[in-house]
Amino acid sequence: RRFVGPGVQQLHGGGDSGLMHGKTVLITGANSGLGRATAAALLRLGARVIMGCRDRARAEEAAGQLRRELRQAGGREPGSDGGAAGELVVRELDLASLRSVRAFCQEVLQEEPRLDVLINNAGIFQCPYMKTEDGFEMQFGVNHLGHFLLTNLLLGLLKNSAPSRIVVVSSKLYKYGDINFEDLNSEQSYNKSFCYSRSKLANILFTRELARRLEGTNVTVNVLHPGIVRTNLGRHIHIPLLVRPLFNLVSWAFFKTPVEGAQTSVYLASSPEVEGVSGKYFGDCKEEELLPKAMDESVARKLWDISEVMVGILK
Ligand SMILES: NC(=O)C1=CN([C@@H]2O[C@H](COP(=O)(O)OP(=O)(O)OC[C@H]3O[C@@H](n4cnc5c(N)ncnc54)[C@H](OP(=O)(O)O)[C@@H]3O)[C@@H](O)[C@H]2O)C=CC1
Ligand SMILES: CC1=C(/C=C/C(C)=C/C=C/C(C)=C/C=O)C(C)(C)CCC1
Repeated sequence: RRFVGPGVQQLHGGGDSGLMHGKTVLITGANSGLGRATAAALLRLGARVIMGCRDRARAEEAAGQLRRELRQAGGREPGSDGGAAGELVVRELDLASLRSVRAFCQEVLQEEPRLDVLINNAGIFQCPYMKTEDGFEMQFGVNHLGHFLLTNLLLGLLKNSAPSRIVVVSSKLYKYGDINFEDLNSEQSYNKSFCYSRSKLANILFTRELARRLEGTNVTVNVLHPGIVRTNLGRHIHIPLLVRPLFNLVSWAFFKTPVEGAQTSVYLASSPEVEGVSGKYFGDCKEEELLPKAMDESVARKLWDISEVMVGILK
């Protein structure tokens, strides 16, 4: 793959440097991996990027690097045009805490006059059994519920900024998940692979139900899988020290780089080609088919209703 794949210069985010000028983009988990690469590409396209990150120090370090890279690439100095082009802002957001999500949204709603794109990118993969601050199974809590509350609290601002877009990062591994409503917190049994897949299936069902609710608002929402990408996502996977070099070599040869993996996120966030497109699933910047379980409208509605109760936004 490494030797026959497309060159980075052909990929999205390397083209029209003014495409996102005047637009504000919020990316969760923007300090690492795909989120960081997405932030870099959208910055180069002229966007003002808000990095929603749980660890301020890690986020400031990534922001510093991104600013240096932007200057080296000959991009605008942050804010040098007197406006917001190419500007990077760090804000604290821990998706494993509903209190943090609420505080983050309050800050955004107070300080940001507009929000053109929300990218629900942050994620946690196959961690040991853990619960969020509010008692949710960690992968379901962060990957689905935290983003569910975040999106709902920011919907008004997105609607006021329309045409606007929501981009959700899921995974092909959704195929191995199911929404087992009787044990959403995995208190009866915990299987870390199943729970990751369940959370990624929830991302897709959420996208489709939200697209239905947003019809006629000029706010679109689409979901994607990035492929297999060499990032920090595998931090909870224990690979014995002896085989680590082999795994590193294999991942270097066959996994996508974060820049390559971020292309579909950048495409859905910025391309005129997908203007008005909503409720669709993408891979490699192309629409893909979903399994029937990801298109089940009654499961999507039930998941929405239960998620509202779980995060406490039931009106
Ligand atoms: N890499 C891959 O092959 C694939 C990735 N994906 C998806 O891509 C997305 C990005 O992952 P990727 O870049 O690979 O992985 P990384 O681990 O590199 O990045 C994940 C980001 O999510 C953040 N995050 C984790 N937990 C929280 C939390 N509680 N609150 C706020 N932020 C949090 C991390 O913050 P911190 O750095 O502080 O831990 C980090 O910034 C995920 O949704 C993942 O499921 C899907 C398919 C394949
Ligand atoms: C384990 C591991 C790695 C990465 C693993 C990754 C990136 C896993 C991807 C998971 C997927 C495909 C999730 C799908 O949703 C590294 C960092 C290469 C180095 C060595 C150990």
